[in-house]
Order: sequence, then C-alpha cells, then structure tokens
Amino acid sequence: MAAAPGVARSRFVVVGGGIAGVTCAEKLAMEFPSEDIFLMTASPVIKAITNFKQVSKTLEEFDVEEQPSSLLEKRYPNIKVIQSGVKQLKSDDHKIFTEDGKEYIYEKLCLCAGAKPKLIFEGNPYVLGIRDTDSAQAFQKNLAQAERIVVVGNGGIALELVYEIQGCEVIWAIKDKAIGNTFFDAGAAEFLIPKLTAEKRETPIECKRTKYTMEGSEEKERSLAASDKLGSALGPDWHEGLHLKGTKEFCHKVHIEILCEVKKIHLQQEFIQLQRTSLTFPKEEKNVEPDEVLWPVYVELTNGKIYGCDFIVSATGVVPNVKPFLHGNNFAVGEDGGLKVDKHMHTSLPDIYAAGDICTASWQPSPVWHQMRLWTQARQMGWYAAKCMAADTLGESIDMDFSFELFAHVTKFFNYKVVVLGKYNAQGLGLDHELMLRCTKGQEYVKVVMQNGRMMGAVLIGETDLEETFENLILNQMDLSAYGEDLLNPDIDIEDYFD
Ligand SMILES: Cc1cc2nc3c(=O)[nH]c(=O)nc-3n(C[C@H](O)[C@H](O)[C@H](O)COP(=O)(O)OP(=O)(O)OC[C@H]3O[C@@H](n4cnc5c(N)ncnc54)[C@H](O)[C@@H]3O)c2cc1C
Ligand SMILES: NC(=O)C1=CN([C@@H]2O[C@H](COP(=O)(O)OP(=O)(O)OC[C@H]3O[C@@H](n4cnc5c(N)ncnc54)[C@H](O)[C@@H]3O)[C@@H](O)[C@H]2O)C=CC1
Repeated sequence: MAAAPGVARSRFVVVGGGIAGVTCAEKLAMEFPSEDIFLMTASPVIKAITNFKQVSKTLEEFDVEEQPSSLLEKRYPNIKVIQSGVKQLKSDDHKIFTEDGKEYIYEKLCLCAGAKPKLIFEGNPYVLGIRDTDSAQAFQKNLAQAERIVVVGNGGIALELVYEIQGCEVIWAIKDKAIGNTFFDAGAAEFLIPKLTAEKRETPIECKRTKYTMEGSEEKERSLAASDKLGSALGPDWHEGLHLKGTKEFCHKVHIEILCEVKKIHLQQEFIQLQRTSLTFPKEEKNVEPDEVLWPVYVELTNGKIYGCDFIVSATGVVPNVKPFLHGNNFAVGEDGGLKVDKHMHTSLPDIYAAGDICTASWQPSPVWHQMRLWTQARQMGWYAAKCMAADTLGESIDMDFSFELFAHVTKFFNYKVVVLGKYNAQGLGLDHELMLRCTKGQEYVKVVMQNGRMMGAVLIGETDLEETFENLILNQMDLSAYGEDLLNPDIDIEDYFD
C-alpha cells in the first residue's frame, strides 16, 4: 500500500548513525538488496568501521571513521540516510516523526541512538563531558588555556585523559581506592601508576586517520560546555588527533584523590565569600602547585579538600538516549536507563529492536559475558539485531551470535596493550574464586580469575601473547586444577601445553 503524501514508508528503519546503527543498516542492506533501508540520524556524519580485524575467536579490532552519509549510500545504494533527529515514536501505529516535520512508517525498527555523558552537576558551565567530536574539540580548546583541571570519574575516559594530558595539572578525584575500577583491580592499578609519574616523550601530534570535516563549517565560539547536539561517540584513538596540552611546560602532573566524590562546585565569587567564613584553600599536596592565583571555579570534595581549577571534566559514565522514544510507548527500561532487549535484540514492544549503547541486555547471558558500553559490543549488537530482524521477517529461527559467548575487549591504557576477558574482575563470582598473578614491573601484568579449577576471566597488560590461549581456556571451561600455578609459569610455553 502506498503511503499518504508527506509520509514515507520503509520495511526497515534504523535510528542512529553511530557504529550500532550503521552496522545494522549495512547488514539489512546486504540481506535485503531490493528493499530500501532508511537510516535516520541526528548527526551530519555517520560512523564507518574500517580495517576490521578478527584478532581471535571473540577479540576484534577496527578503526572508526567519521564519513559523510553519501559515502555509505554509495557503498549500499539501497540505504537512504535521512539526516534529522527523531522526535517522537508512535509504536502502536508503527510511525516515527522527525525534527524536520516528516513522518515515516516502518514494519521493523531498530533503535540505535546511543548514549550521552552522565554529568555530575549537569548544567554547570564549568563541567565538561566528552562524547563526540564537538565535545572533544571543546575540551581541547579549553585545555589549551588551562593550568589546572579536575577530572572526576575512574573509567575508560578518565584513564585515557590523565595519561594523555600534558602541561596542565590534573587533580583526579575517584570514588574508589585504586585507579581504573571499571577495567582493573588494585594490583593492576599499582602496575600502571608509575606511568603517570614518568616523563613522557613529546610525540609529534598528528592525525593518525584522515578525519572528515564538514565543508564550509566555521569554527564557532563555544562556551565552556559543548553543545547539546547528539553526535556519535568517538572512535578508537580519538585523542590522537587532538593536542591535549595545557599552558605549562611539564608533562604529567597528576594528583590523585581517592575515596571521594564532588560535594559542591563554587564559582570564584562564592569561594571568596566562603573563604571569609569557613572554607580554606588546599594545603600542601603531592603534585599540586601552591595556589597563588584565584581560580575560575573551586571543587569541594567529600573528603573536605577544595581545589581551584580552570574547569572540571566529568567522566562519570553514560545514560542511554531513550527520551524521544519513551513518550506514549510502554518500553521496559533497565536499571541503567536503557531499553531492555531479549536474546533477539527485541525490545518489549512489537517490531522494535535496539542495539548498542541505548540498550540493556536483558537475556540470561553466558556465564562469562556481560554488557559494557563499548564499540565492539555496539558493532556486534547492530550486526546481530539486523540478523534477528531478517530472521523474523522471513519466519526463520536464529541462534545467539557467538560474540556473546565471551566478553572480550582489547584496548590501550597508559600506552600498554590491555586485553580483558570474561569475568576479568571476578564480577558476580562472589568470594568463591581465586586469583593468580604474574607481574614484571614496567613490562607485563597477567591476572587470571579461577573458579572450581576453571578459568573465568583474565586481565592481560603488555605484550603477553596469552590472549588466544586464555580465550580458549575460558571458552572450553577445561578443568585446570592439575596445572596449578604452572598456568602462569613464564618458563612453560602454555600454548604447547594445551595443544
Ligand atoms: C571518549 C570516548 C572514548 C571511548 N573509547 C572507547 C574505546 O577505547 N573502546 C571501546 O570499545 N569503546 C569506547 N567508547 C565507547 C564507544 O564509543 C561506544 O560504546 C559506541 O560508539 C556506541 O555506539 P552506538 O552506535 O551505540 O552509539 P553512538 O555512537 O552514540 O551513536 C548514536 C547515534 O544516534 C544518533 N541519535 C541520537 N539521538 C537521535 C535521535 N533522537 N534521532 C536520530 N538520531 C539520533 C546520534 O547522532 C548518533 O549518530 C568510547 C566512548 C567515548 C565517548
Ligand atoms: N579504552 C576503552 O575501552 C574506553 C572505553 N570507554 C567507554 O566509553 C563509555 C564512557 O566512558 P566513561 O565516562 O569513562 O564511563 P565508565 O562507565 O567507564 O566509567 C565511569 C566512572 O565514573 C565513576 N562515577 C560514576 N558516577 C560518579 C560520581 N557521581 N562521582 C564520581 N565518580 C563517578 C564510576 O565509578 C566509574 O569509575 C564507557 O562505556 C566506557 O567503557 C571510554 C574510554 C575508553
């Protein structure tokens, strides 16, 4: 049936031009070459995966490029990119409405609208989040004039920032006892800390990849905080094209405040007032210059300390972008605010799927897989959601994708290769587990998590070359009790052992 004038109809509509949405649209375009696939996105550019490499059964590596949507349409002529934000969904009528006043009817819809930074003191102009190209550039611009910043949060972004920033004092405020709590335990944190104090060689700052920039776009004056535009999350090595340098000549100067949160943020005037009454300035702290100036803003921590700074980076996690889709639609939403999806990436509403950062995996997972909002999972979910949409359309059955058998992530922190596998931090294992460690200072840190003689997870920092063997040992759940500590004995070639 033809759609009414002003209304477009497509069998498959995907919302979101990030990794999840683009991968989903590409896979649908391959499965249904004679169907038009509509890809709606609020951002003017889309994310494309290049140089995809399957490192092992479950570990994958790739680059992410920002590209004009015309390139995607050229690669897949049956993908039509519609550059407009979705402002409303009427799931009962299978309709979506975009910001530009248009209406679209779908048969099957996949929501891949990502997430946005969950900021502390949201709305405070001195608090910055980092998510997309715009916010990263706003950060770089502000850093170029900064002498001291406060970084709050202890996950991926904070870890990358404190290491990359040069020429600016960093006060790093973390809730936990040790750094990097989302990826490491205290032992790994100890291994990494010396890198924060080491003098870092000044590397030439250059763009590793050609990045697409909007033609004719002029550099606008920005306020401290970036705009509210919904861009896609940044790609691997996002900081390599940025000049993350403050005004000073030193490399690293990081002071870590543990077991604390931000209690209050005072503007300069408020601080001056308060100083007259109760608050006092920070005393002598390691890696903190004595204060001789007044700062634009002051951060009061729950441990009673107050630090002046130029601005604050809130690297405190993300919240899924569900807002435009919830009104009038009874979606089941997870505790983390994401759209709950079942083992076929299906939300609780008919014909609506979700993938990537927007969704909350709500199936019974494999004992060694868990969700983390990462680009590998965004790709895998987008791909698998398209396969599920295709199978439902064709009345076929489908098994869960193998990528959800084992949590596997490879990345880089403090210039070390980092591989995390399975329940690498003994997540959900309770007290009933054992840890085995091997560490050579400055070179490698290997930790395995064992339960009932079986390997459940591992953290591998440095060039350990153990990822494939450990991946297999976790996947096949072999009883390793007989090998004891030999499992980590560097004099034994573990790969031969298990051949
Ligand atoms: C600074 C930073 C560093 C990171 N580093 C790593 C890393 O090293 N390794 C790793 O694995 N992961 C990393 N991540 C996480 C990773 O980038 C994300 O998990 C992943 O990109 C999510 O992809 P997505 O497609 O689900 O969402 P997004 O990339 O956020 O894309 C969402 C898309 O939806 C669009 N959109 C939003 N709302 C609407 C709407 N209403 N209508 C239409 N379109 C809409 C947006 O414009 C965007 O195109 C990092 C994230 C950040 C911010
Ligand atoms: N190399 C990698 O793999 C990277 C991955 N990422 C991913 O990008 C996403 C966003 O990164 P992050 O913002 O770093 O999120 P995150 O989820 O990795 O870490 C959030 C951190 O903030 C802390 N936190 C939360 N609320 C807080 C509060 N009120 N006060 C103080 N601390 C608080 C948490 O304890 C946690 O340490 C994540 O999904 C992350 O996994 C980001 C950068 C690098």
